[in-house]
Amino acid sequence: MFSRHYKDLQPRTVAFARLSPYNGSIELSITTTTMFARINSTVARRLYSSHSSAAARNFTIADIHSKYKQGIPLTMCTAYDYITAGWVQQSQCDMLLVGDSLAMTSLGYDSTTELPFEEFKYHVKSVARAPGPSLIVADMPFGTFEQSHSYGIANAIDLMKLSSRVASVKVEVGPHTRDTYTLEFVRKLCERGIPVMAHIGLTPQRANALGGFKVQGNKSAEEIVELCETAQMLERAGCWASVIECIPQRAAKYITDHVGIPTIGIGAGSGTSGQVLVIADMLGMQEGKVPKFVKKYGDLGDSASKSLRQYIDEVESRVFPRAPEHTFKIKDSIWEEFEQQMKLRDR
Ligand SMILES: Nc1nc(=O)c2c([nH]1)NC[C@@H]1CN(c3ccc(C(=O)N[C@@H](CCC(=O)O)C(=O)O)cc3)CN21
Ligand SMILES: CC(C)C(=O)C(=O)O
Repeated sequence: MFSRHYKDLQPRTVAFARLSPYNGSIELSITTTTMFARINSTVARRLYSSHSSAAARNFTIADIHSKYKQGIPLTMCTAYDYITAGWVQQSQCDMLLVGDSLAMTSLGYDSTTELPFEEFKYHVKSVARAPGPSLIVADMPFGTFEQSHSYGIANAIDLMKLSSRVASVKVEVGPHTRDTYTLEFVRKLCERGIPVMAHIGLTPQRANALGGFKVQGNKSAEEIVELCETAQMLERAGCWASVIECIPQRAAKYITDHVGIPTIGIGAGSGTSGQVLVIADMLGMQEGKVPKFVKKYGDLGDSASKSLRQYIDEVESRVFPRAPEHTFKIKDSIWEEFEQQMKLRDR
């Protein structure tokens, strides 16, 4: 479910559209915000009740393309486990990315390049177990495709086989003048029917080569030409979408206008076909700085710390647990019998 406020409508009126999980059509309607909340929860219940989940179906690449062709912004968010994936799925985000940023946000590694493939796969499986309509995309982590195309193809197949719900892999691709290897790899995956979402611009797996997490495509006209050509070559190679990370807004809009597949921006402004954010950043799950392009929609980390502090205080001051709400009872007659038995034993 996604909603947008329109300035020309009443303040409390919302126009919203959703991809129907039943027939792939776009449902558009106008309602008040209170009604919106009610409909939203009804739809969520219908989709996520464990008894009726068979009725729902997952968004497909065709659904995403149909929304893209209608010019409706696409939404993607990362998730790293069953809990976070459940949140993303319940919000009916179009796409859910199991990104290798998992390494830094959830597993405490200093970079995404350290992440072992086995650890990544374990997380993909837990994400895929969360029910809901969002289309699941799994990253190809560093080291899973660089040594040879055949090794990379085998690993992409491995990812797709983790769950029938993994619908696509994502591959970070360097500028085409220097990275013919990955462009060719992507082509081979597409030829084999493995859907590929490309990722260009700031590609964190190449952060060392790029000199850190730096904006791309802002140094020279040639750099933008190269990014644009790379995006077009990836489309020709068969990619169904491209993530564009950390490039100037004007460059991202230009690329979006000159390719025929959706662009999903992160730090690329509003001219892309859609947006992606890292869930830990946008929900404020962790302390510390977030990248400039992030908008924090929540403060979960803060709220968690406060709750834990209160729990500790209440245990130490014997406020928690309290009878009767947190405790279980036993019949007086059973208890008396127990005490009798113990007395006999003590003799
Ligand atoms: N939590 C998190 N969020 C992310 O978006 C994210 C990760 N982790 N890990 C993998 C990559 C790294 N990303 C990042 C991280 C920081 C900037 C950033 O703030 N860049 C600034 C400062 C660069 C500098 O200090 O020179 C820039 O202006 O480019 C960009 C992308 C995006 N990805
Ligand atoms: C930031 C997104 C696009 C990503 O690649 C990741 O989460 O790994």
